[in-house]
Formats: sequence, structure tokens, C-alpha cells
Amino acid sequence: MAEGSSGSEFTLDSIRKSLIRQEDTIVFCLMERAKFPMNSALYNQSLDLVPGFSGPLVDFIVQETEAVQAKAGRYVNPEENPFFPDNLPPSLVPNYNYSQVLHTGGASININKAIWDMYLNQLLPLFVVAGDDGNYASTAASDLSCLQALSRRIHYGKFVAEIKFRDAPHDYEPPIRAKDADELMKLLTDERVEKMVKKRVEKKAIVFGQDVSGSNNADSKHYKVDPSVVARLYDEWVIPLTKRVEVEYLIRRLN
Ligand SMILES: O=C(O)C(=O)C[C@]1(C(=O)O)C=C[C@@H](O)C=C1
Repeated sequence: MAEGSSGSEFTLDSIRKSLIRQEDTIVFCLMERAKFPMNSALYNQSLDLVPGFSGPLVDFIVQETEAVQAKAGRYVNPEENPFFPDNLPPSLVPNYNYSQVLHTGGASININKAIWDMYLNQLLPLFVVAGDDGNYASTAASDLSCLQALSRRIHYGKFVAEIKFRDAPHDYEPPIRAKDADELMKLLTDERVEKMVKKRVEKKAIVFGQDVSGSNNADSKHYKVDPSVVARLYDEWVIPLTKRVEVEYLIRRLN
């Protein structure tokens, strides 16, 4: 369950606490990626930089990294979803006994393709500067940290949906049986919470991303990642994608 927790507590409150903690991770990951320029050669489909591997260098680095992490058991954890699920090696380490709170249908939900596309094509250009400093491996490692943090947060929608279902099965069962995605979307939406989330992540980008100097004349207008981009990230992508996971999970909840 929630990162670093024993899994004994499963409430909407505990799930939301984890989402709040994950905001810190996401903001710090974006700040780390912003240290590097765009380095667009990394994403170029036709450069074939690695002999014997056809595709962008970022695909090569992510696939190889995921393979190592799969062997070390990363994807046995129901909170983790790979970006390249095909041909992943099995875990080689003894299984950790993760608490199994999700309905079995939840395991098949993986919207990482949409997350990958959003991150590389829409988000990156909003917060990194143009240019090429040749640090492709470090840049890709940084991209993968961002992608994994975003993926974990968005797929946490499975846990949010499970607890919402358990808290109000009588409300959720009719639209689930009717496969009414619009009604499910309405039921699970809490606009007050969404507003708070967007405000808070913008504030985190301001607080975590300001330059800290020894004197009192810090430049409070310069942030490592534009706080409005972080608010937009949540408004346009993170929250809608989390809700998409929630609906997909609920639709399968009674199968
Ligand atoms: O906290 C919830 O209730 C969630 O479902 C999570 C979340 C979010 O992604 O932050 C998504 C939908 C709700 O409208 C509010 C917030």
C-alpha cells in the first residue's frame, strides 16, 4: 500500500496522504530534469544511436532500466506499472508480501502509453530550456524518475477507486452494472479537493523551487520549474488521467 506504510491502514484519508507526499516527489523530479536542456537527440526516432537497437535512445535506456528493476521485483508491487511491459524478465528476488487490496481486474490497467506521450510531447517543452549538453544518459534517468513518479501517482487511482467503492457500494453498483462511465466520473469527482490539490502543488513548486541564498536578498521571482506549469500539469493531465484510471477500475470492479 502507501509507500513506506505497513498496509494496515486503507482509508480515503490515508490514500490522499500518499497522493500529497507523491506531489513532493513529482515536483523534485521535475526540478532535477530542468537542470538539463531538452537534449532532443535522446528522443529522435531516426538517429539509431545504439547499434542493434532500433528506436530512440530514451527507449533503450528505459527498457534496459526497467528490465533490471523487474528482476529486482519492482513490478510485483501492485503500485508499479512498467512503460515497456512486453518481454520484461521475471522477478529474481523472493516475493514481498504486498497487501492485496485491489480487485483482480485492476492489475490489467496500465495507461503508461498516454503518460509517456503527455510527458515527452506536451510537458517537457513547457519546463526545459532548448539546447543540447550531451548528457543523454543522465537526462534519460531523470526522465524515467519523472515518468515513474507520474505513473505511480496516476495509477494510484486504482486504490482511490477501491476505497470509494468500499465506502459506498450502493452508490457505485448501479452505474458499474450499467457500464455508465459518465455517471461514475460524476460520482468520484470532488471539485473542492481538486482545487486544493492544484493550489497546493503550485505552492510546493514556489517553496521547493526558489533559489536559497545565504543573504536576505534571494531572488524570489526565479523558480527551478515554473509553478504555473506544475499547476497546469495537475489540472490538464495528472488529475484527469487519475480519474480515467478510477473509472476504468470501477467498470471492472464487479467482474
Ligand atoms: O482524492 C480523491 O477523491 C481523488 O479521487 C483523487 C483526485 C485527484 O486526482 O487528485 C481525483 C478526483 C477527485 O475529483 C479529487 C481528487
